[in-house]
Amino acid sequence: MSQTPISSSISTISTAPKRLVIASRESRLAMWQAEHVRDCLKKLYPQCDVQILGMTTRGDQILDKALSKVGGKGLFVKELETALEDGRADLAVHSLKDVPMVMPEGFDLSCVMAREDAHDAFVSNDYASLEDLPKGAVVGTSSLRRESVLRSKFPHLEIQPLRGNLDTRMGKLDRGEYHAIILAAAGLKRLGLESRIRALLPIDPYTPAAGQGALGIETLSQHPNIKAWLAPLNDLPTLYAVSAERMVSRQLGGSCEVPLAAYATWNQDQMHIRSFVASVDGTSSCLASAEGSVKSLEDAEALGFSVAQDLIAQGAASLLPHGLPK
Ligand SMILES: NCc1[nH]cc(CCC(=O)O)c1CC(=O)O
Repeated sequence: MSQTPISSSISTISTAPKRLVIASRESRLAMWQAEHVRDCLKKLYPQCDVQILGMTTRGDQILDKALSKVGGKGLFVKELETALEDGRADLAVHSLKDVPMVMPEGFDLSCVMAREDAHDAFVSNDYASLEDLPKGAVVGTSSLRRESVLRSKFPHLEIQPLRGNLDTRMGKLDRGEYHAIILAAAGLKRLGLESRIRALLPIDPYTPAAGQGALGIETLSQHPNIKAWLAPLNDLPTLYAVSAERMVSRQLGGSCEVPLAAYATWNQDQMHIRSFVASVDGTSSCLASAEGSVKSLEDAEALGFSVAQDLIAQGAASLLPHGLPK
């Protein structure tokens, strides 16, 4: 994995950090991610005391309701932002997929770390693949994006909501509440559950959500040194890819209320990006992809922007519950 600094223009750091506090949700996946960042920071700054501040967010408390009804994925990050504001923590680690496309005033996405497997995964105790599922089989997912593709490809399956953290979701599968479930491969791999994956779903048509599999580190915009300290943890290919994906999503007002997928790869200055917007029932969709030379963050965002314009030209706005963002 290459760990390339985000920018060589960052001024030299006069002092290494003495103490850093990482704010994290308390789910096993969030803690794994925070510990991963802590280990990377300890390697970079052996003298630094790196602590993790575990927090229960409102998003974790209201998993029984449709999150979109009570404020969306942002609920997973707000408490962590309060800890940054109060100075109780210096950085917050998030699954980038859960980070709002527009950062709130005063906060920055200061670091994007190397991406884990971005695929969605098929998990089942009885079936090897989606194709093997019989008519009426119950498939669990709470992602409208996954639901939309499943309904269009397999109208004979029954899609049911599936909420809770990863262990909760696996428990529901193992208790027989579902014949199969769809989850991000990244989370399963991080928690040592890779052996439960029966099949990785191909990017076409199961395009991941913007940022899926990547870790983002959020900080106060005004923190004096944190960006320079985190710079060595940035992964340039991931940063370019997710910046393009997030640009598509931002232009379309992406939220968990709309089936929206965006996935990009970047290597040797070439970026490929694919995105769709669809109806939840899977009957209509707009799909766009683009390929181009990308040599900077601006290039990456420009390619994402062009894909968003392509989708809008195809009529994507009619698939968005609130139309295009102002
Ligand atoms: N929406 C919840 C969420 N946020 C991040 C991950 C998994 C890890 C990742 O994508 O980085 C998951 C679970 C899932 O989608 O199955």
